[in-house]
Amino acid sequence: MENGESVNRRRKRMGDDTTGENQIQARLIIPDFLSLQECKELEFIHRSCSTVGYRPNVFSTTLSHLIATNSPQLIIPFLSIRDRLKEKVEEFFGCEYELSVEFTGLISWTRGASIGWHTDDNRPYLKQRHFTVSMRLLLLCFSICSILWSLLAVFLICFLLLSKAVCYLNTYGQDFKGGLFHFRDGHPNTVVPTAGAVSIYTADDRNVHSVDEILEGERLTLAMWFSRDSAHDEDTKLISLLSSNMPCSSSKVSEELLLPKPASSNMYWFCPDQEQNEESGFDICCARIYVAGFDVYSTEEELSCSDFSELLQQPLQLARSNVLFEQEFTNVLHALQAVQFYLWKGTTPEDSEGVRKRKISLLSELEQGKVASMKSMFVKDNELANKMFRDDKCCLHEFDWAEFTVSVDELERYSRRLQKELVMSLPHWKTQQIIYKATL
Ligand SMILES: O=C(O)CCC(=O)C(=O)O
Ligand SMILES: [Fe+2]
Repeated sequence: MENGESVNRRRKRMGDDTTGENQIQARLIIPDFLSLQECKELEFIHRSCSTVGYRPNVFSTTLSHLIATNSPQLIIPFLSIRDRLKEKVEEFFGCEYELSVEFTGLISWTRGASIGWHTDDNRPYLKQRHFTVSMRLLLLCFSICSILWSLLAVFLICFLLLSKAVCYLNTYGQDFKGGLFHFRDGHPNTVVPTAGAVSIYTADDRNVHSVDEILEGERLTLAMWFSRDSAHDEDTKLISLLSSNMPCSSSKVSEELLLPKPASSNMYWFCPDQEQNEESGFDICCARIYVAGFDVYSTEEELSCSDFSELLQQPLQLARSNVLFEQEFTNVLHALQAVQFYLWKGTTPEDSEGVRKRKISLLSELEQGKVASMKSMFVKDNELANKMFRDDKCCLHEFDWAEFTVSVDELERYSRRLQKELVMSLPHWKTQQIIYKATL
């Protein structure tokens, strides 16, 4: 828990004192660091944009991926959280204004995902540096003993890669089962993920940790890495990506609504068994739409298996219980965003004033057949998709197309607001080479 220690003591605990009890205290757990609203907004972004992740049964959404898939405005909700977290980490470790954010990403773990005891200092570039320094040392004075070498390695880790912060965006027992976090040594021993709490810890062996297997549901976190080495600052890379993806001089960007563009289809294809990639598994965007009770309908005349992954890049409609919603979405990501926004926000009756009406119609038998064949194309294993993504809490309230219509319009307003903020912030970010929540 947070305490009133002085910065100097914290600094000592962080790097200068590597023995004794202090050695295992390089961690901080803060409950309620994020508001529930912030957690829900990041959940919306993840469920709308994630791709299959870096470990089995893990899904991720990085900021660079948001930019690359034409959704740069969705980095805006991360900014104030990122700023606050960085400040907290710097304050706790006594290194104000010294840290760079090396990575920001949303990461969800589903059924079957787990990780055994490990430390987080295994970044490939750090190994590279250790190796380079080690060769030089060997050439210069190869009689240096291994204890000195280990001390140097510890120093490099403390100096370059400082720490990780994990914000829990949903709650153990409520949103998922399993997935408890454990530190091997010291206190607290076990962290029970609760929406809004953050866990900050050094990346070295003072914080050997593990995560229990997820038994049910989707455990969602915001993970951030911090480093003292500005060569690995993600802001510089993100600003250059933003500049090439959306030149802020263009007035088009401020007028035209940015709509998501899917990345390559294999980034969305989840398969539990690598061997039978085509035959099992599912497209995660479609699966998230289906588990929310919607269907996907293609406006293409013929559904051909040869270009089946392209179908999802084309305009699509949503349906539900054999009722087709008139509006076309640009592609599957756009349709998914509309579904997830509706699940996040819901609507209140007064919202519906001034809403442009959209028609709904009953699906013909032929159209029902098309809906069914799309489902079998994109979700080979329906049971698995339900086990991975189904969230019963989302299906509790009664569905109403009028409410959905309100929500689709509201999504457009939300995206425009974020887009405006992005366009106004980008010149400041470019000048300062840092991404932050600008007061505009
Ligand atoms: O999600 C967590 O609580 C930590 C995950 C972790 O240890 C890792 O990805 O290295
Ligand atoms: Fe870890």
